[in-house]
Amino acid sequence: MRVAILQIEGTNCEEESYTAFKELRQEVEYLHLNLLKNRRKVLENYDILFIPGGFSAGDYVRAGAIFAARLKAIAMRELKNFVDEGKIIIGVCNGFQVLIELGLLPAVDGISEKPEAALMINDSNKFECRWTYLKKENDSIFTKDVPDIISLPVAHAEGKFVTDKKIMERIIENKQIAFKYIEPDGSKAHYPWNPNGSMEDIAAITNPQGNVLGIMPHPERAFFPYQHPDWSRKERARGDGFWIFKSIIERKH
Ligand SMILES: NC(=O)CC[C@H](N)C(=O)O
Repeated sequence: MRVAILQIEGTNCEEESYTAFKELRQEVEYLHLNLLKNRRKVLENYDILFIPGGFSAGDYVRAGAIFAARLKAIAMRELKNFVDEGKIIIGVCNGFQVLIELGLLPAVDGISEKPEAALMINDSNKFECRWTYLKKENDSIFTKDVPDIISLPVAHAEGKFVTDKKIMERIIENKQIAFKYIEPDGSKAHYPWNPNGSMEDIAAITNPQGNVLGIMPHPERAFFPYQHPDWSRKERARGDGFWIFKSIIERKH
């Protein structure tokens, strides 16, 4: 599949994301937003759009707000077509914040003009950076091959998923929750295992159609076994994040 890793000033982990798709033998390239702006590249030439993490535009206003506003002005119609055609969009961390700002998530009744949720400042009021445990909550093209419990790292200041009661009911009803934070023993997460205070301990959601994923933890930072801190003690064939990439790639085979 043809994968685009979207970049603007301040995005990060593009290289880890690129490497992950390359390892899975996909046609992957970096795509700077300005190339879409001047029409040197077009979204319809790709099958997967990957919006990486980072501190796009310095996290000014709100994390992801400026990136989303610029993307919306340049390519909103193309983004809608991309989603309607069943192509895949993944937003990791800052990328998740962008997808919420764009109304591509949670999109309980389809793409929304205004954001239906927010990724607010963490309850701790500080940047939280640690390995978390996640429980798989739905079956989608992003989670198909993923074990029930995985461990991925978070690194964010604005990761608290909040929405109103009605939207949350729809998210649950539509089975849009992809991963929840849990404690290491598998029980309901409390701080620090829920690092931000997210409602329902939400770490990742999909749209109702299941072709757009927003995830706060970073699967690309856990693609290889040696990226895990316990790698020399615990034998792993793959990093836990590998399974998310594999699920996406194998979907069309
Ligand atoms: N790792 C990230 O993408 C961080 C996202 C954003 N800069 C935040 O701190 O919330």
